[in-house]
Amino acid sequence: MSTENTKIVLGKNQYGKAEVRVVKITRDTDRHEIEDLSVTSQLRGDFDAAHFDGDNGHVVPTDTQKNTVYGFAREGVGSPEQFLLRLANHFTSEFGWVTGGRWEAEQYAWERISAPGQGKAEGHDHSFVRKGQEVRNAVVVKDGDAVQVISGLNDLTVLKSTQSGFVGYPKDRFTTLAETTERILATDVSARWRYSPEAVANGSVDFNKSYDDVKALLLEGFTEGYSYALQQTLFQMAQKVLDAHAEIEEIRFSTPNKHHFLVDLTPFGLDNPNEVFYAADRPYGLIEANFQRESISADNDAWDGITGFC
Ligand SMILES: O=c1[nH]c(=O)c2[nH]c(=O)[nH]c2[nH]1
Repeated sequence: MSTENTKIVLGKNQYGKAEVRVVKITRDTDRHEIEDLSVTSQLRGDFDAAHFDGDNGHVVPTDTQKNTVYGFAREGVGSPEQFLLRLANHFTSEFGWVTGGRWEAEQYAWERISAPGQGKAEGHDHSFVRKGQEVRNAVVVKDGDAVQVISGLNDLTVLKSTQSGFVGYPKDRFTTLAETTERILATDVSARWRYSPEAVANGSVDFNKSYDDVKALLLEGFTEGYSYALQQTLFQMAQKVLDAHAEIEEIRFSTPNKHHFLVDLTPFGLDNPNEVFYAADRPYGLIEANFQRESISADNDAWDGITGFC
């Protein structure tokens, strides 16, 4: 039996940080701009020593690659193509043994929430909705003559880039969260609303029109005013819907609080006046609340079988 190790050469290899979620808010004026990307950076070059000898002298840490993404975002993204070209040029010029690499980005499109009620027909200054996201749903439950209709939507992704804070909560020895009066508030709204059986029975509900209107009111409720907590914003959204739609008896929400953490750019000699954020995907806050007219009972069994709400 031979004691010689089999001779192995290193084939193709590359390494880096995948799916760096970066949100850049440009806030030079009151009319904010948002750029939202997931960036992957991978370097190619001479990394033989890292694999064969455990010598990391050439290994630009994946953590540094991530930080570079955040640092570069401070200057703005422009187009994803331009942003990736900047990264490619940077790594290959900064580190002689990095001969190339692969950089990839996904960009998520947002549009301004139209807010005609606030005199902003051209769209809100700092409230956005992710394009083409939500899925509409409906449930009908018939029991003898009684017919119930519950309509809803999932994944209506919205974001306020200012006018949100979270203060005044109890503190104990496990509390590390700093109070803030300026944060990003973002969520994927899941909502379901139940129509009054009478309105359903007399045929007075135009479900398409009602859906469009409820969605618009949810968005309007989200944009309006200052948010003290997602809980309070949900109440505001419910109030709008129940004020405007007598045919709706109750509405339920399940909403992740999608945390956006300000990236500390000071180690790179950069300031960060609330512009560059790390969009964490988990864990997330999960805020759920049901609102109903005072006059109706809270447990209608039309909800049986609808999961994902409390
Ligand atoms: O809007 C919020 N509601 C909370 O209940 C909560 N908890 C937390 O840590 N951050 C937030 N934000």
